[in-house]
Amino acid sequence: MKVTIVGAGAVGASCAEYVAIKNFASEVVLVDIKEGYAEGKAMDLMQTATLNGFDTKITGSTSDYSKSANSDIAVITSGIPRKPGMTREELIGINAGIVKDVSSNLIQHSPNVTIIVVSNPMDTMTYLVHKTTGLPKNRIIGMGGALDSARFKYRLSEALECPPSDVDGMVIGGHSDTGMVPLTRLATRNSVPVTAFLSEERLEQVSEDTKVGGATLTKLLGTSAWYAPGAAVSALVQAIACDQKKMFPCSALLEGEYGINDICIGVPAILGKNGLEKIVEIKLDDKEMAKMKESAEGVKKTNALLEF
Ligand SMILES: NC(=O)c1ccc[n+]([C@@H]2O[C@H](COP(=O)([O-])OP(=O)(O)OC[C@H]3O[C@@H](n4cnc5c(N)ncnc54)[C@H](O)[C@@H]3O)[C@@H](O)[C@H]2O)c1
Ligand SMILES: O=C(O)C[C@H](O)C(=O)O
Repeated sequence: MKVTIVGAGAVGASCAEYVAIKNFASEVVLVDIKEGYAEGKAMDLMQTATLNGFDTKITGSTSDYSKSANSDIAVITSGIPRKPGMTREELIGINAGIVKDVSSNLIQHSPNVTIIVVSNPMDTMTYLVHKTTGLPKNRIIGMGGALDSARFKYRLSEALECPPSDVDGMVIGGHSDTGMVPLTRLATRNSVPVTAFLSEERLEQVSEDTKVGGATLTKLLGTSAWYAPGAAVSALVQAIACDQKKMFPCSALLEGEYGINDICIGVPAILGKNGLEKIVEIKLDDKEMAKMKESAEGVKKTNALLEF
């Protein structure tokens, strides 16, 4: 199993580290445009192999995509992160060109690859990869909902004063400060709805904290987060590489599901060896559906800024 990660920055390197530590991939190739940077990150990570007990071979390359040839999975984390006060959507001007270029290079050398898109604004960048590569829709997956759901569970565990492992929950919709739809109605603590423990006001606070999860960290760190994003991407990579058939909210190209057409947005999906194997249509109540539709309108507006 060969995994290429384009963008050896904060998220790319974190993802490479988690993939290696989980020890399911034979090879991870890091690619970056900055001279020597991917090679340096790869060497540094390889020097943790005997300490962390993994056999994954990590190599780096400066813009030489022949090193990525015949990758099974590729992750796109190349592009600029936001600074405090910015929205993800403001990154489109620079990141669209980068993502277009990178996805074309990737498929030239790995025509059968499954691509996981991370660069922001992620839902729009995922749509752009569809338009650029023409790959089948099961082989292009946007990562946002897995991270947003992890943050939702963190906030729920904080409110419930319980360990995060007690909590289950999911965030669908667009990966943006206003577009996320945390499904509080369906969230549980060991099968008991969280609504049994928390007031409507407290749950509203959990939702709002979840939606601005990325912005909160960006303000604290001066740039956007990387540990949880890297872990979330590695979980998707593992689900595909190990044919786990696990369900994650992922940004998928919708063709009528949830009454939405021709955009990529976060919906529950089953991931396995064929990439995004199935979109799961859960029954949303009227309020949730209205939020999903509003979120889709936001993604559409950002997509309209793309030039093909
Ligand atoms: N979808 C999500 O949930 C999520 C989570 C975190 C970050 N992000 C996004 O991921 C992206 C990367 O974030 P980061 O913190 O790792 O940034 P970073 O600046 O640390 O790393 C980005 C890397 O991309 C490289 N790069 C730029 N142009 C390139 C090109 N044409 N080819 C190859 N490499 C190129 C840069 O040299 C840099 O090393 C940002 O757009 C950020 O907003 C998304
Ligand atoms: O917040 C960001 O800009 C990065 C990423 O999308 C995140 O949610 O951490």
